[in-house]
Amino acid sequence: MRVYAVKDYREMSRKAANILSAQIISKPDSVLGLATGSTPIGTYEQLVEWYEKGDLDFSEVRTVNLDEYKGLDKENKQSYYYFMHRHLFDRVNIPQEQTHLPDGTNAEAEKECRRYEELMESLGGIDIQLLGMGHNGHIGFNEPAEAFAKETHCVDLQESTIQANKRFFESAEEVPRQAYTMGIGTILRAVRILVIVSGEDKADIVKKAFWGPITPQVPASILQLHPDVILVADEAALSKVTEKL
Ligand SMILES: N[C@@H]1[C@@H](O)[C@H](O)[C@@H](COP(=O)(O)O)O[C@@H]1O
Repeated sequence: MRVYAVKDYREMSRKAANILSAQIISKPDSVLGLATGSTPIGTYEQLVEWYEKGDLDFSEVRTVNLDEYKGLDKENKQSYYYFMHRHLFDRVNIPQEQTHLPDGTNAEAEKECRRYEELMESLGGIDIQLLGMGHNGHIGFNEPAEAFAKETHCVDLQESTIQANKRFFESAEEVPRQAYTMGIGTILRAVRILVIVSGEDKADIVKKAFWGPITPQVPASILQLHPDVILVADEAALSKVTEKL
């Protein structure tokens, strides 16, 4: 694992955007695995800025997102579909048909998860997967569990995740209780994985996930086994790591 220890959120965002840009420039039709949450917003902003300056071209890029709330339609402002369009897709020259997310409106979980896995396979797999991390070590919506889930599946969100994400909704009651998410196996198949973490509130989980034992109780800890992981984290997020970086 390569670790970039950066000063703050802004530097984390620039570094991550640099890594994604290098990927797009070296392979214009890259398949980018994308993430939502507050952590990647600055990264997307930076990519948009470079696109506007004429330094980046998204016309051949394909994207697949990690997850989507089950039951939210595309017009719902809390859907990850809406988030991605607002922060990235509507602001760069990526053709809409080259962007993909699980379909939260498909009530048939098994069918939807199979469709999404087949879709990723038909794209030839993910070149680089961008990941944020939840406070309990979840990646995508892979919550702490007894075992690592392999493929895209439907999950029941944990109370702590509902509480953490309620800030985007009117109230905790409005946060969907289920979501579709790529599995840990799906994520690990990406050629390269780029994890971004910022803030003191993530310091404990960063230490556990990347320097602690590998366990499905800390889903992100499995990333220690991937051959090409880049962790970009700011000083606050790395403040509990005692190992030499
Ligand atoms: N499904 C998303 C995750 O993909 C994300 O990594 C996590 C952390 O979010 P934040 O970056 O806002 O801390 O939140 C959500 O649960």
